Amino acid sequence: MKFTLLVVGRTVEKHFITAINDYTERTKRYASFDMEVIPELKNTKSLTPELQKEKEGELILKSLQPGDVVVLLDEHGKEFRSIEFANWIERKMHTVSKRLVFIIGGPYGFSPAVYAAAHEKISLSKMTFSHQMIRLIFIEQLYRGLSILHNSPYHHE
Ligand SMILES: C[S@@+](CC[C@H](N)C(=O)[O-])C[C@H]1O[C@@H](n2cnc3c(N)ncnc32)[C@H](O)[C@@H]1O
Repeated sequence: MKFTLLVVGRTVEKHFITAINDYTERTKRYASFDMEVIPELKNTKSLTPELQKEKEGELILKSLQPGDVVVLLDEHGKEFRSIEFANWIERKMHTVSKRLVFIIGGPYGFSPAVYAAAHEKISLSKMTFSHQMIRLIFIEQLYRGLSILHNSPYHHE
């Protein structure tokens, strides 16, 4: 099984890029993982938030492949402790044969069509993070979950 993180728009800030690359490399020690970037829309100032979400949603849905299991990162999704998330990952590794695709929405979130295509929704906190910052937070949690499954001393509780 492969883990994919699908995001809308390039990561802009240098400090996020450095940290994301670091945690991506660490994660790859344990699992097949990549971050796919959907190019940001042009001229978004002329779009309403609803239209922007709809257009981003079309690009998100186009990037999906048959057999993908789709998990939205969404502040209204299911919350886990890190050990629970590790156990959830382990179950997915036994049940998903192709890609487990986590999706981070654009600045205004997801369109109704993307919600309709999702199998699950996961929240990383009740608070809202920027669509740029949540990438790093998610990859660190994925790395943490995999390191728990490998009995690595990274996680302490
Ligand atoms: C700025 S937020 C969008 C907020 C928007 N109000 C909404 O309801 O989705 C951009 C994206 O970051 C992700 N995100 C932000 N905070 C999150 C959280 N606490 N848990 C999971 N994902 C989050 C989601 O994928 C969201 O679509």
